[in-house]
Amino acid sequence: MSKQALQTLGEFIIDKQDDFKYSTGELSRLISSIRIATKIVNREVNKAGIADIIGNVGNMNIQGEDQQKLDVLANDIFIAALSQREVVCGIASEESDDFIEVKCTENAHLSKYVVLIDPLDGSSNIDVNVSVGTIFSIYRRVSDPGSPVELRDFLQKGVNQVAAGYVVYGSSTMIVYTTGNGVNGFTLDPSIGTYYLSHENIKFPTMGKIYSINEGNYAKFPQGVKDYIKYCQEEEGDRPYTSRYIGSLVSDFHRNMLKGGIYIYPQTSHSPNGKLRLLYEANPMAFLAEQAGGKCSDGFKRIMEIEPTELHQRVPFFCGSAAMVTQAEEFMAKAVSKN
Ligand SMILES: O=P(O)(O)OC[C@H]1O[C@](O)(COP(=O)(O)O)[C@@H](O)[C@@H]1O
Ligand SMILES: [Mg+2]
Ligand SMILES: [Mg+2]
Repeated sequence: MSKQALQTLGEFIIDKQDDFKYSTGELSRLISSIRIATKIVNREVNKAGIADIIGNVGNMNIQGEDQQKLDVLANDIFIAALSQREVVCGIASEESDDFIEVKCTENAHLSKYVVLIDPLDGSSNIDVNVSVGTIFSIYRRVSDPGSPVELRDFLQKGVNQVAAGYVVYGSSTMIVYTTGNGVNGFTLDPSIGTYYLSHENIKFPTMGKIYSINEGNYAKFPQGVKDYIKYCQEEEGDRPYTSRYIGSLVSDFHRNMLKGGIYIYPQTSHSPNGKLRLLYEANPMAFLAEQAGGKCSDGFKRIMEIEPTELHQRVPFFCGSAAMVTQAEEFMAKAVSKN
């Protein structure tokens, strides 16, 4: 299809505005501010090797991880973009210990949204030129507009999300998002800096042949996960499945959503809640997965039904093709019932 015929992200946002139950244009403005920020981050990621943004800044975030320079730069870029349109009253980020209140001027009553963000996902891949991403999750505040934003505005169940999405900064740059009416993907044409609708109404294949898990942690995995990995590797029927693990959640998820597959980051004997963060990694990916016909749980319970208690809490994560996640859950349940 010629580029002229392709819809731009800007046009799509406007066109779909009325599909959104609270549609007053504010969410459209919010998503537009994310669109702009992703282009700036994309520019930085593309020249990471030659610009002084490789390596860590020498301090740790609240999760005890070395902050990479690009983590901090991306965080600053998103916070600046989200704070300028008087629709966001608060931001929570992987790279900020506490939530940030966005001071609005005369239109404070308008600022109805909070945004939770993983500004740079796949940080361990930044300085080796492997695809990385950004993940975002958007809620309407529960506290009164015009009053200071509160922690409870962020600690909402995933089912309350009004929008979620991610960006892959890979061989091409794509933004993929949902506002609860299906999942659509847009590819950036870097020559003119415009996103075009390239993947309309994406659907997760119900079944796939790819499993994504860091098998280096095998010894520390729960028995159910060990049994499922063995099942994936058996020579039987359409198995063995193919093992693929990029080490950037967005990229592993994106591939599995397009081709069919499952991504698992389970609890381990060392980290009883796994590694991924509920509010700005698991919930947004779960919303997208379910909107695309996939499934997402902690091995037992639907991720989006989990009641959050802390900004940076972690959760075991089983996500992908619905039939594969159900199968993995059966292995988890069987292993637990044997104990
Ligand atoms: O190196 P590990 O333990 O397999 O973890 C890789 C996972 O951790 C993450 O890098 C965590 O995200 P951040 O890079 O945003 O901290 C995921 O993107 C990825 O899937
Ligand atoms: Mg991440
Ligand atoms: Mg990150």
